[in-house]
Amino acid sequence: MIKATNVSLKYPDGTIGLKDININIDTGEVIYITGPSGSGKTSFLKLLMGMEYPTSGSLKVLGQAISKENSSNIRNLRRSIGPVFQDFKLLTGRSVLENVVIGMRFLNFSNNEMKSNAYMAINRVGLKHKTLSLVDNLSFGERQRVAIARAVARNPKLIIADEPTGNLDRVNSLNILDLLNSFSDENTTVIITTHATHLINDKIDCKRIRIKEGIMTIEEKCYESSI
Ligand SMILES: Nc1ncnc2c1ncn2[C@@H]1O[C@H](COP(=O)(O)OP(=O)(O)OP(=O)(O)O)[C@@H](O)[C@H]1O
Repeated sequence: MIKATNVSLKYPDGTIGLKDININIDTGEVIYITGPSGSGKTSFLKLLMGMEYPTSGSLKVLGQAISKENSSNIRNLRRSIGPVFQDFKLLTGRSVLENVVIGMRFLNFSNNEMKSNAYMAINRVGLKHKTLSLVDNLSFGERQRVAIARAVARNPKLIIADEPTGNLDRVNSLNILDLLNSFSDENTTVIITTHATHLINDKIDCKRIRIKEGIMTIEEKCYESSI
């Protein structure tokens, strides 16, 4: 589903975002990416979404090459991705339902499908009782859940969450990670960046990746707990 071969990213001002990345990610995997601030985590996610192109090497996501020449197909690729952004990107003055439905615009869903997908996703993230509430009145953690519902209602093949635990306390952070994890299945891959290494130490069935100064290391395959 994702194959990076010797991928580097250099920004126009000369800053090195990523250096010589090599990784294969299979469908259905859960990937945690950790690393210090400024190490290249978001840069990697931007490449996966085709928001940046590798300056060298080759990157394929869901069979599509991430390159300038392939930009028209990358627009289609984005339809298969459910992004959860650091700043949520929710529309204020709109309800939870409206925000989730907005995430499905331009995908080939009928109005009925949009509504039923939205209700299902809102239910799944535990916000059924807030369906018609304005997002403005929600807590930080609830907004994070709306952002996740909006991403998953699209039925994406790839869910990408950038620092979803950012400003949450430990319990809420663990809940959000478990929630995101629960969307991985034989068709859906989940990739999460986090500063909070201590929250993912006991995670099972996942792959942990560390990025430092643009260099990626696959730390270890998370393994089944023997308990
Ligand atoms: N558009 C850009 N132009 C120039 N440099 C950039 C650009 N975007 C990111 N960078 C630089 O690339 C490096 C990696 O940034 P990136 O946002 O990927 O880090 P990060 O690991 O996601 O950090 P954080 O955890 O703070 O979000 C940093 O030095 C950053 O300043």
